[in-house]
Amino acid sequence: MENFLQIDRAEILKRFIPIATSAHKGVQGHALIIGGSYGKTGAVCLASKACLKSGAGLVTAYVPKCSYGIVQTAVPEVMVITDDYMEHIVSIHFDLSLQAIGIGIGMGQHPDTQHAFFNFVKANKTALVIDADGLNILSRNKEWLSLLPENTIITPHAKELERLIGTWDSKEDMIKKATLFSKEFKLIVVAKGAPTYTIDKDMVYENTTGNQALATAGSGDVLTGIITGLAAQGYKLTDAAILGVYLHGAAADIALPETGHHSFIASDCIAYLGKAFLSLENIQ
Ligand SMILES: NC(=O)C1=CN([C@@H]2O[C@H](COP(=O)(O)OP(=O)(O)OC[C@H]3O[C@@H](n4cnc5c(N)ncnc54)[C@H](O)[C@@H]3O)[C@@H](O)[C@H]2O)[C@@H](O)CC1
Ligand SMILES: Nc1ncnc2c1ncn2[C@@H]1O[C@H](COP(=O)(O)OP(=O)(O)O)[C@@H](O)[C@H]1O
Ligand SMILES: [Mg+2]
Repeated sequence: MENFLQIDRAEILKRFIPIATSAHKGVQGHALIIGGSYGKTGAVCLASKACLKSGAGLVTAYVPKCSYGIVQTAVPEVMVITDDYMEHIVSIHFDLSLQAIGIGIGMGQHPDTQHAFFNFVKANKTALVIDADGLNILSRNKEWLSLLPENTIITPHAKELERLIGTWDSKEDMIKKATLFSKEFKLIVVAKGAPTYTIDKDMVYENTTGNQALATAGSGDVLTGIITGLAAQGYKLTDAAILGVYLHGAAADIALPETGHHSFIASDCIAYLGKAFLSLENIQ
């Protein structure tokens, strides 16, 4: 039987950790964002920037060669390392000390990328957030799910979730199936939608922020970056997911009087993240 908890500001304040006055970038966590392919480097730019804007001390992007100049130009604060191949990722190798990795956004599903993803998950022990094509690759290779570290966070939208767990006939049925899936593979499932449910075994956390302005390209990529950034800072992975979803929605709610529903874009979600954090800190 699932236990439900509505996540409002009071619940978030129980989990939110302000940054220490003595902090420096070396203690704020180093996150790696792996993704991108020809024509979809923007997803990595959005996720990497959101990751930094969530408080991670260092962010590196791992991208195919064609994405190098784009990420360096779009987000100069982010370090970039590249795959050997030009248009998509064919192998994933790096020598970094990391606290969290976000993988899958804009990555595509080329057979070579699937192979690289398999070798990566087989060897990886770092806290992991998987989105988009990382999830699509897992849907095609469900036997790889058992290779993921315990409490890996997956962030599917409805279509991606359906590819993983099959169809459902009601919200209750979706939650039941996602709960079974979370328990079977020991994963934290962020079932994105309106509202988003974070499902961690028998616990179901219903988010209370966000609005239809988020129905725009790249808003999920931003969420992946936020959650990865929080995980890199050492939040318990369930809390990173819950807090990330809340802040992502809060940024969209705070932006609304300025942008309206129509003109809000994913970059606005990143731009308003600061005000979302401030709404927790009571700093004017
Ligand atoms: N600027 C960029 O580089 C962008 C890259 N993106 C990347 O593009 C790739 C494809 O992602 P997509 O999500 O478009 O492809 P998908 O094929 O996974 O999902 C889109 C399909 O799912 C359907 N759908 C049904 N319910 C939905 C729901 N609740 N939310 C979202 N879609 C729902 C849509 O109608 C559409 O047919 C990913 O790698 C993603 O990261 C996108 O994030 C968009 C922005
Ligand atoms: N109508 C809505 N109300 C609230 N949140 C929404 C709405 N539509 C989309 N979102 C949110 O926007 C994000 C969309 O993610 P996703 O579909 O992966 O986008 P993309 O792949 O383009 O980055 C999710 O966090 C989802 O919950
Ligand atoms: Mg997405």
